[in-house]
Amino acid sequence: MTDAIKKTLRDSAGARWFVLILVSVTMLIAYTFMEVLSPLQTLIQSTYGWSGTDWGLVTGAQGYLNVFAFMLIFSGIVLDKMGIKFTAIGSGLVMIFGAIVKYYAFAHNFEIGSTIIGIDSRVFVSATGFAIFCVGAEGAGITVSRIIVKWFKGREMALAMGTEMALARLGSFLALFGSPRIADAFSIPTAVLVGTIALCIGLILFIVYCLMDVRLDKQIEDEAEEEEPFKISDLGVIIKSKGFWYIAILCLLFYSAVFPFYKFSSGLMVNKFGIDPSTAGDIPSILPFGTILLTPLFGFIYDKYGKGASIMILGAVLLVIVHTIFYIPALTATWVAIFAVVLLGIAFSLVPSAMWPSVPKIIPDKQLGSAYALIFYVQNIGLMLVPILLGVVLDKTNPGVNEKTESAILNFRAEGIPANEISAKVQALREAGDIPMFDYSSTWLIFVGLTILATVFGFLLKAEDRKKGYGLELPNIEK
Ligand SMILES: N[C@@H](Cc1c[nH]cn1)C(=O)NCC(=O)O
Repeated sequence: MTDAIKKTLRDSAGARWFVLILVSVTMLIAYTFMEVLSPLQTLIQSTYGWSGTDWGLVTGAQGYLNVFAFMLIFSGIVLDKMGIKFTAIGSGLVMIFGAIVKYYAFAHNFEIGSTIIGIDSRVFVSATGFAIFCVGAEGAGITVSRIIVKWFKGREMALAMGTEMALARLGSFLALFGSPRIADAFSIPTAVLVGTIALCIGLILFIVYCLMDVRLDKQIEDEAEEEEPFKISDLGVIIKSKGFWYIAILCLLFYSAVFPFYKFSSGLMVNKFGIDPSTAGDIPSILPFGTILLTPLFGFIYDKYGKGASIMILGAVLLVIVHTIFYIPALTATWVAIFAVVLLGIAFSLVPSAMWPSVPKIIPDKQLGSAYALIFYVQNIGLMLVPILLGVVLDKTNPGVNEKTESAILNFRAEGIPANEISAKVQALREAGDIPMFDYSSTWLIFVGLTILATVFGFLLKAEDRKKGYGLELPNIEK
């Protein structure tokens, strides 16, 4: 061993944090695109005549390929077999391809009434684009976690992960706040196009990262391989752990009550709280914004004082309160909506800040990569099914509303009203009471049920922790 310890690129704090910013900004852009349509629910329904079921089919598309085609598991295998550079650029390209398909869905003039396998053509193409995009987005997410481990292991890893998550949340905020404004000033396809162009910038950032990765790889050529490759046999070890299932199901239930909230909240704001569709994303946008500071703060509290399982239970209980407030039909004041979203922001900071660092306490290091891939897989089942269920229930509990909206749209089209003016005219009919508002109360009971179940699984996890001694209630930083 020579006296001089060989310095590598990742030993430089500047290089490390530069890498983190590169990949985190790409994730910020991916999260922006993930929610680009979310605040446009009412605008899209009154422009294209989509039903709640159509909306659920498109917003739930995130899981079609990831779950049914096992693409999420496949992405994990590709990452291990082909490496970070291949997967980063590959997932960037897949995201852009999916985004282009989604843009085409809104920019193309589909013939009125045209269908593909019985589904409205625009709904079908849009769902296909989103399903493809989400394969890339989840692949990018797994790759970025691996990149952070590669550059930050043994250094400021938790802070780096927290920073990456905070920037991703900023992306959701930008979409919820910015997308309706772009759609209002230009058009719905323009909002999707802006997101697509941003994804191209994200790909360039990934490419710049790869150049840094090449340099680092040359410097650490002779170092032992640190990464744990994904192995199918690992799944056997993981699925035998009760603690794993409790945390995976808690993840499914909790995230199913949050990410689909993004997709259905703008409709709730318009129909229950009387917010204008052009600013329907503003109140929900408080949610990701609040989490930017709170997630690292709660992470710090968990690191120092422990109580991981209790933090998750507290977050789940808060979520029950939030969705019950949204459910109660008599509560329609704007301040109530703001208050509930702020509470939701606190819950959405509590649970992830304790959930993700708890996984390594349940699953041994060797199977950790596979465990995260499997948890995201389980999570995607919920993110796929819940929006579809919400959309179907919304339609079933509001008979006649879609039909009235659709016939008004057809009349306006027949009168030669341009597509970008139809939505405002439909909205005027709704405000005049000629088209009824949607009643979201029964639909919201689904969220209430999910959060009650999440709380139950939080308690089951805590009991299992007591039995098995995972140490979920102990601090992460050893004194
Ligand atoms: N599955 C990932 C990425 C994601 C974001 N929206 C839908 N999927 C995930 O949930 N990451 C953790 C987080 O808290 O964002």
